[in-house]
Amino acid sequence: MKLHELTIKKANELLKKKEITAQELTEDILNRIDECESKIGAYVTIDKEGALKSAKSTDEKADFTDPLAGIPMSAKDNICTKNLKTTCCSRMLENFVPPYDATVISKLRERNAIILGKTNMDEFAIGSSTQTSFFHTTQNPWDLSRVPGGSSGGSAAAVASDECIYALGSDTGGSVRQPASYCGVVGLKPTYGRVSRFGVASLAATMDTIGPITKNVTDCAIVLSAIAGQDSFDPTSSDIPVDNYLQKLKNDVKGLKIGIPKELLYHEAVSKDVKDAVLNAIKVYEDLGCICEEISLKNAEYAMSAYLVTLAAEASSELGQYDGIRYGYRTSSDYQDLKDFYKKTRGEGFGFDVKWHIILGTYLSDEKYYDKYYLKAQKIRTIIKKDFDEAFKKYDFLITPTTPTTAFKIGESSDDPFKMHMNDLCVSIVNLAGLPAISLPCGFSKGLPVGLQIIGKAFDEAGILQVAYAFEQNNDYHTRRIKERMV
Ligand SMILES: NC(=O)C[C@H](N)C(=O)O
Repeated sequence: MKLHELTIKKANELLKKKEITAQELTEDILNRIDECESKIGAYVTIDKEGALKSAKSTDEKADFTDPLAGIPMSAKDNICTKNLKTTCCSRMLENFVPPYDATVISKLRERNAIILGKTNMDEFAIGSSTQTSFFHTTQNPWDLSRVPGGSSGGSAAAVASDECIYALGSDTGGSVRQPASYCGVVGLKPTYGRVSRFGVASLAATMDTIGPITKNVTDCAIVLSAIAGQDSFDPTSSDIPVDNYLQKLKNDVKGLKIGIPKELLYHEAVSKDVKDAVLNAIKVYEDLGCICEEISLKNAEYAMSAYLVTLAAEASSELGQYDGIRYGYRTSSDYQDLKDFYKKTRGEGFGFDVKWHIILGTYLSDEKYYDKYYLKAQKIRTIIKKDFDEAFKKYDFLITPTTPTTAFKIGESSDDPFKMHMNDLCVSIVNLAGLPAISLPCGFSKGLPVGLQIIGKAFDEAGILQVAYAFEQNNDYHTRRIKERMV
């Protein structure tokens, strides 16, 4: 096995036994990046020098008892990294270099993680294909004519092509799980408040979460353990103690009750191949001794509209800070007054999809329409949460497809933001409810990976990891990329 193909766990074993050094591992992955990037385009910034320097110092000081010491990783470009460009893949922040690290990054640095660079994303994390990046489109390693998903598409593509050992992404309406699904890797969206959001560019403050994208479930447990926990810099982070996720990974799921929301599995947007792969996964759980039953999330049909209204209204407010005065892009053309300056700066600095959401969100948040739209969306949100609460009285976990289809062709649906959101049909409903969910590979359709979503009770990340682990032990879907991808 080549070094870049290693998982966190395997690489750590070799580092501990001194069979490899962090420098050798980092150099090998940097070579892999050189080999892949012209075809994949997962990165927007590669910090060769910084990565090699921290690998060298890690070799000198670390004993590798920490599983993340010396492991090369990448972070989505909306996660602030001190002295390393963080652009949100927007012209608005094209040259922004943060003076501080996001909490998730400081936590990883404390463990001597090696930061390779920053990954491509949809501009300001709005989108599901990584095509709206100001810089370039990322290609799906399984089929270069297809999108990797989004908005954390660069992170998922980098993991799937072994251009890093693991990555971080953000998930406001599916942006970790959907690209993980399209790229055949594992992605976890934690419970809202489980992982600090400090230093991550906010998109929709009541739904934003940060999560790991990894090659398998064990690695996901390792990364989550490192980034979870309360943070005094993020008042919405929770003080509920962090579980020992790794210790709880067991193959035994006998007797667990799993609900299958029929409104999602049998939704007309879900393709036959995806449905069949999920039904097969359910069969695996039944064979493992789980009790699987179809259930109803009665108000699921309202979730997409409530999500979209919440996203647009909150994004329009968050993105108001980019006015060209304090930092970021400012127009170089002449302007008549302040209003004209804002208009030109924001008109030139933001791309189409971001402007589409800002205009929609500003309208929805207007005093005249607030009750009719934003408030109503929040009421729907409460009803949807209650539906989940009801389901979790009887069931331990819920299972759905992660996405209705496999990865689509580059260029498809890119002119219609609403159509694009339909990719997030099964995932954004989970952000409305604030619950944890994981996506892991559960099969293939015409050579492209299909993802299975497991949703858990609030703060039961340990549970969803365990259920995902049990499934993973029974197939080789998570390792097939090494033989079957195009690069
Ligand atoms: N960042 C996200 O999760 C956004 C989501 N993919 C959307 O476009 O709505």
